[in-house]
Amino acid sequence: MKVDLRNVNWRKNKKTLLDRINWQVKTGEHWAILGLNGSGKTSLLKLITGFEWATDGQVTVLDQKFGQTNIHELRKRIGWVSTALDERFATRATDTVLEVVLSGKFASVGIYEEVQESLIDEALELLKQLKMEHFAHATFQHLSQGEKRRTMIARALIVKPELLILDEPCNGLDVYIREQLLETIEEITQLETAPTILYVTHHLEEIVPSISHVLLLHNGQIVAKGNKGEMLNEHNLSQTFQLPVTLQWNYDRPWLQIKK
Ligand SMILES: Nc1ncnc2c1ncn2[C@@H]1O[C@H](COP(=O)(O)OP(=O)(O)OP(=O)(O)O)[C@@H](O)[C@H]1O
Repeated sequence: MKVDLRNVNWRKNKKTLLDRINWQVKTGEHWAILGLNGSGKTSLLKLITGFEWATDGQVTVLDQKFGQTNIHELRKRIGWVSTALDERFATRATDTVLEVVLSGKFASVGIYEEVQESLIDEALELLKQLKMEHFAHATFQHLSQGEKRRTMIARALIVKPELLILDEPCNGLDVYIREQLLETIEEITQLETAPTILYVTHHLEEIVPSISHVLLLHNGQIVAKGNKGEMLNEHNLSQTFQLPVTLQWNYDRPWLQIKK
């Protein structure tokens, strides 16, 4: 089991941010997490990565029971790519793409340590997989948003994480670059060392075919969870987004329309 949340509540300042969450993610599954602004998506990710602590209930991630495990060690097995993190990600003005990718291994930006040749080869191979090999020696800060996003995914993958959290990875990308990134995410799921993906989004159509399951949240509660084919229906989505919606499947991807 990759993620196992049992009766998890998280209250803060007298507010219930997550309410009776029961959620299991098994090996081989990839999940999308959907919900309106403030529905609890980021809160859930913070609990899973141990940056916040559940008020009650049991959190188990990668078979490590929280309260009985070293969270710092566990975090090395989890990759987290977030747009918010992207913006706060302070590189030295001169850091190259390759250096940023390698820094994933050292949990800090800037390579001050001697890096093994084999690790550089691994980083270059990852950049190739992400179609970024031509940028390896380019300055990270000069990249476009889409290129930065790819670099950050390569940075997360360098530790061969077992769990990869992609928090709104397509935010701010134009439709062409977005589709390229989605294709890359599909490719990542095919890798021999593919991590389990938790994909947070506001946009239903980003649920690519290899994402098998969905978790729908509203007001800190689960509206629906499970196989996407069963759970993505107009009833559940209208409840999640608080609007009457219609759903269409095109090319194996779900598309949402607002009912007028
Ligand atoms: N540390 C905190 N203390 C108090 N309230 C918090 C805290 N963190 C989050 N919240 C509140 O909890 C609710 C859920 O927030 P969360 O960030 O999990 O939502 P989200 O689904 O990720 O939203 P978005 O799509 O806007 O990123 C919000 O109302 C938010 O204001």
